[in-house]
Amino acid sequence: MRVYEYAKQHEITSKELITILSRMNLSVSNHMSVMDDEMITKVDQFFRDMKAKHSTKPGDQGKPQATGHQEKPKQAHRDNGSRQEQQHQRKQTHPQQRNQSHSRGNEHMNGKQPNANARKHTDRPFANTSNNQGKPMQQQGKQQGQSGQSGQSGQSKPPVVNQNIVMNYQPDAFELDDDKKQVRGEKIKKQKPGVRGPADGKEANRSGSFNKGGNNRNNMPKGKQDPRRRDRQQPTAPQTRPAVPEGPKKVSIDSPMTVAEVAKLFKKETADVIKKLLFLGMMATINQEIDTDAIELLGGEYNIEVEVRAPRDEEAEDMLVEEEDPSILVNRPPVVTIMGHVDHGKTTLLDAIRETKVTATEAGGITQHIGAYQVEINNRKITFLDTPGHAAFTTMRARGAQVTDITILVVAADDGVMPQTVEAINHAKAANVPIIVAVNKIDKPDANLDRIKQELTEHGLVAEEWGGETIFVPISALKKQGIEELLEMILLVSEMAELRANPDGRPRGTIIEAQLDKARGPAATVLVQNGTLKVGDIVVAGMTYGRVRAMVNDRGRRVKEAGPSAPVEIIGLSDVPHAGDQFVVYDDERKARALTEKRSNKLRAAEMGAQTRVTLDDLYKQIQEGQVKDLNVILKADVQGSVEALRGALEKIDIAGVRVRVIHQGVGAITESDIILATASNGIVLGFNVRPEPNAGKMAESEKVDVRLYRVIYTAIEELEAAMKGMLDPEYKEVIIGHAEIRQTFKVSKVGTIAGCYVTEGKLERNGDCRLIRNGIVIYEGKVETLKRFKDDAREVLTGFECGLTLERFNDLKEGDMIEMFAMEAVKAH
Ligand SMILES: Nc1nc2c(ncn2[C@@H]2O[C@H](COP(=O)(O)OP(=O)(O)OP(=O)(O)O)[C@@H](O)[C@H]2O)c(=O)[nH]1
Repeated sequence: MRVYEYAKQHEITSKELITILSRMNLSVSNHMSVMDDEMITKVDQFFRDMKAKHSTKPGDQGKPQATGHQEKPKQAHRDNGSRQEQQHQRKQTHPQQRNQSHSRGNEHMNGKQPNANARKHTDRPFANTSNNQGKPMQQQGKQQGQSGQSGQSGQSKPPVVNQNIVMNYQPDAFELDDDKKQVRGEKIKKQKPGVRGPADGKEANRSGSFNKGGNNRNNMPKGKQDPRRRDRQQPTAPQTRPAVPEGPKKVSIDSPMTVAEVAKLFKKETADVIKKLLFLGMMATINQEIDTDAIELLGGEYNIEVEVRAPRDEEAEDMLVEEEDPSILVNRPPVVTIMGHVDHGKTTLLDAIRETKVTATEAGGITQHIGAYQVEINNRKITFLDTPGHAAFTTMRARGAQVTDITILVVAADDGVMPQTVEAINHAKAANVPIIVAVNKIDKPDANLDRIKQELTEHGLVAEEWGGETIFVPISALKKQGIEELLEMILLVSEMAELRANPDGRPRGTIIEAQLDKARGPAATVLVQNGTLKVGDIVVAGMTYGRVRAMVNDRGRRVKEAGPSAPVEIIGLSDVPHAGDQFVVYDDERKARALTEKRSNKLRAAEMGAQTRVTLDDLYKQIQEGQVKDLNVILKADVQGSVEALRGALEKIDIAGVRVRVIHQGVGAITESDIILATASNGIVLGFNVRPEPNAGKMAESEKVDVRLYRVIYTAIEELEAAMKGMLDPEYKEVIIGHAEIRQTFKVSKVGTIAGCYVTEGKLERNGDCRLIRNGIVIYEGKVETLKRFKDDAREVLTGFECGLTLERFNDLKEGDMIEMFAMEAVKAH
């Protein structure tokens, strides 16, 4: 049994259980750790001992201060007995039945027991541990005794603060005040919808009896709740109209909450909360989620102390790759991606593998292009992602999915190492994925295997036969030579990597491809990474969910289930997920829907909120907060010399233990691929005398990747150092005003070269700052000297118009060059 399962069964948090375990010298690493029988027996015993101790000697725990409750210790005692029985039953029942019996138990006990809250407290034998973490158990016992709550057998949390809230806001506030109870309360309600109404009603009645029979909120009109409560709060103050109840002094939260929830917790009018948020500079709607920082700030406004507890992130728990018991793991096929330079033969190789290994074995089998396929060699399977190019690979990584186990780097033997080869190597290295080099086109007369080996040595890939660790396989994808050897090498590398999964675990994996099929609705190719996905399973993927209606494998066959590393196309999701989204199977459709809703809310909030990526502007803050350890940099420059010089200088920077790590470097314009790599590695892009390609610029903007462009190496170094020291001066920011294309040039003596331009974007301005860009490289930076429309001088020329211009002291203007007009704009200092 896993720690979290046991904890759940005993209604304590995993953290509490881990603390208990470590005190008993039964160390576990986290909530996913497996508890063996011996551990379970010991902890069971511990719990029994604790219970016995508390229930048999209530008097020792401190005399109850409250009078008129002489029955209580007895009650609690009796209650404990039934708890034990329940727990015992629970252990033997299915989780769902368990919940039912839990609810039934509540109803049943309600009849017997006047003090439902005593039940509520004792329902969770070690509730107090949450507030007393790190303190010895005995001490906790003492505290309980002192708190005067021993009427509930000393096991309840001493709700000195809670009491206010309990009284003012039964039962919800009580639950809100104690995060764990809230979670549990919700859970019980969610999992057992059928009993929700009556159970709630009873809950209210019970609360009522606790509050001497009156606080039944459910039966009262809103706004006129419980005058007695007011009396109790301010017994002497005469009141003429129902006042807004006084808010709590202190609240505990563990996660972001919607404005409405916060208002409820603080006991304020929602409109007032929204107003306060506005004063704090936050525009929020009633259902918008606000983060814990904002709630704390808000608390400050209302004089409410907000305690933020370590969040219990159920979603993260769900997405967490389970730490499986090694004995139940089985080998799984490797998942392979093919990368390499344009035209080096990636597609041909993918086809060659598929044709030799798939169609040959399947009678008349036509492979289905679902974005991935499996082949079998020596009775072992290999999964290939059928999306060549590193863009697909890094797009997935950028979404947090690591699906690739091995990368095949295709290098054409007649062409050698090219820019995209290097990019591919850097992408694979950044993802820590082993590389096998397939030297392709060896059938060509000018193929030179040794030259490739030599060239790749410079990029850290040294062939085994040269004393290195990289496997090189000479192949001809076209002639289908060397394919078997390549596949065998893949198996070899995968053996070393010990790729394992639990076919019986919770099914989870990654979306490889997805599209909207007119006839079938959203169709997604998924790679199962753990567990076995079955038709009928409820799947949550990114912001979408649904029940798997049908599954088709890579051979176009309908299948009922798919195990680890199997690619299948699934039908049944409510919407089209993104490639790279991770999926996980849920038992409960409502929970799945709730999760996707929560995610989309979160996304919306994130989109509206601050960017989370590394930027030079908040680098210092992120370093201080420990979010950035290494500053990942993608470096692009006009010439190789600058790349080297800049890299050398950058890597010498070491400020406050943070180092600059150049993860990719190259010559030429900043491309989309650079931006994707920056996204995947949370890095920034430095351009030295180069500009981003138009699409790359747009992508950087939408992905919020910080792209910094420099003309002088010294400035780049200085700015980076300043950013790392938190001394970056963010007073000015460059704003692009317009772009124009040079369509023609004329040489005029005395004047120089005049460029006939067409404004493609924004506008051009006379005397404005501009730069001349040729093939993504900045050739000139200066000012527009003259700007004319036909014969007349123009102050500015707008998009879609032609114009003639000259640049200040510069004549090397060529057709096809780009003029970029910019201005430095003052921005507010931080
Ligand atoms: N002679 C020879 N030609 C090959 C071989 N493999 C691929 N080619 C040829 O090289 C060209 C490019 O191959 P592709 O498979 O399209 O290359 P790619 O890497 O997928 O290219 P992109 O999809 O553009 O990135 C095609 O004309 C292939 O026929 C080979 O082993 N030998």
